[in-house]
Amino acid sequence: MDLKLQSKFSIDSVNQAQFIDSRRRRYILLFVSYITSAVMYIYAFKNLGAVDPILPMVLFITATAFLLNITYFHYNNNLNLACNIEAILVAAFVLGLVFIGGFNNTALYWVFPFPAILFGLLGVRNALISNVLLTSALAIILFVPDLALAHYKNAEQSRFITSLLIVILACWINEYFREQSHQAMELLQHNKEQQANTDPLTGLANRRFIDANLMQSFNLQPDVFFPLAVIACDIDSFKQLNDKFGHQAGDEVLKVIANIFRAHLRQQDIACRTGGEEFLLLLPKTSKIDAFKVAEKIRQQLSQQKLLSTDKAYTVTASFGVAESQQLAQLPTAIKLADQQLYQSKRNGRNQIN
Ligand SMILES: Nc1nc2c(ncn2[C@@H]2O[C@H](COP(=O)(O)OP(=O)(O)OP(=O)(O)O)[C@@H](O)[C@H]2O)c(=O)[nH]1
Repeated sequence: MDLKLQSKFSIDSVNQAQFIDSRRRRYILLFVSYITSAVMYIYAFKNLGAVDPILPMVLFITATAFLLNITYFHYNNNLNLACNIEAILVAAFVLGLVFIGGFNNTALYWVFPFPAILFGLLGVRNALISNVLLTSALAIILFVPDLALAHYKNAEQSRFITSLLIVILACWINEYFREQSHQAMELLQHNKEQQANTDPLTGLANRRFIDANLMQSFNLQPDVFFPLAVIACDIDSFKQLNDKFGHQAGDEVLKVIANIFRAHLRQQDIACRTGGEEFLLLLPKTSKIDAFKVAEKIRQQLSQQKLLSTDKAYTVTASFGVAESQQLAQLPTAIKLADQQLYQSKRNGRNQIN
């Protein structure tokens, strides 16, 4: 089983890191939807009787749109969609507010929280693009004469854009390095997990992988795996081989048999080195009869393979035991049975399957 495939079965720390990151976005979404809309409703109701009804209306419509978006999110659970809609609403609100000027022309003060919110909702790249577009649109509203309803002082306009760009830059630097460190930690954790689950000599999965990861997958998705065939395999007279040709030659044989497994197993099959010269093959959705055929192919291929040690050619054989498990509860018994069958093959003279 190669590393890529191994990670497919792992409910590992990478999933956990992604889960934590999506919780971060979820909380920002909830914060913007509930807290910001509450503030907007308060200001909208406070100014219901104002001479100009546009601002209370904008606040009321935006707050309601935030709440509708979060309600839809609770219904369909699509975080990306909800964050994208929220970001569009945020941008539209900021543009609208600056356009009309807000209460006593205070709109510009309210713009500053939103670059950080966009970074939280959209991730570094998309947030940077959105912030640049938003700032450009704000600059057009501010600097094109008589375009906006509101009138801002000249000095105020340029200082606002400058300080907004500083805020965006600071948010971008912060988010960029936060994302980088998050990715580096994720990768490190993933590599450590793979190392812990992999036999370094053959690159096959190890016993820990079966106990820590595979059992969890079997438990979560039994229909994907069962009935599961189990093949126990043990290289014959490996001690003699080590004694005769040296430990290094023995290591080469272990690598050769690992490659034979890779060549004859399907992508969904799992080959595991459980001990020195012992292996366990787990074949999802496979009957005992088919597992016998697979074991026979591996047995033949190994026994026919010519190996070389300091100019001396030799061959190696292995013995096999096969069993089948209909469900997870039967798996320990099936593994024990495959082991017993393997030792029957050894007793019967080795290089065979039982
Ligand atoms: N080269 C090498 N040898 C190993 C490794 N791990 C275990 N061994 C050797 O494998 C041998 C296993 O020997 P035994 O358990 O007696 O089995 P066997 O000689 O294969 O005999 P049968 O199983 O009865 O056919 C021991 O000599 C171990 O030292 C390894 O990683 N590399």
